[in-house]
Amino acid sequence: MRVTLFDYGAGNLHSLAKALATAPGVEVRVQEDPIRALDTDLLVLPGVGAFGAAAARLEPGRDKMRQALEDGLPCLGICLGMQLMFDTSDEGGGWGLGFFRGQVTKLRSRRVPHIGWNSVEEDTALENAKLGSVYYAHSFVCRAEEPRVVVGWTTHEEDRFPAAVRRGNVLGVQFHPEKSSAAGVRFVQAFLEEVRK
Ligand SMILES: NC(=O)CC[C@H](N)C(=O)O
Repeated sequence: MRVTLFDYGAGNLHSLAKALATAPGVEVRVQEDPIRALDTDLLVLPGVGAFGAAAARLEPGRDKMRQALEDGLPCLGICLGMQLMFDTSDEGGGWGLGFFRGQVTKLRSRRVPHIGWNSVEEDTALENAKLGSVYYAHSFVCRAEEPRVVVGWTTHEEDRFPAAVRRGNVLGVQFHPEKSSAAGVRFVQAFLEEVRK
């Protein structure tokens, strides 16, 4: 199974590649070209970085990538990668894929960024596994316009936001599986099994 990390100059690709490679039969590649990154069995949009800069790197292939997801290409978006699946962000402007309708806005809490372990409520992200406690490191959150795409919620102080969104085989998560120890490895392996051809 070919798994391609779209490298938009952000992201801790090494630890994410390691987590993905824990699944059997997975070949992990890194690709800076957003169109060439689509020649894969699973596209991964990694986390860590600012929306505006990442959106600029996405721009040349944004429409083709959005269409590929609409056509069924499995895709996992992590933190910033999840945010790029939405329309726009207050963090630096630019346009995301618009695969999920909604805006990315700043956390409404005293302590920002939200850093550390937290639980996921109403967790239906995966078919046969639960997320449990996972690791977060972010200041912005996705305000999904369509509640039915939200497959998990997390609360930080008074702000309750989507921990995960899903439509078909496109899954975005606000947490970092690659920083979530055994829970993260379990999540990655379970999702790969769901989308494996
Ligand atoms: N870790 C990340 O990917 C952070 C994404 C984004 N810059 C935020 O603060 O929410």
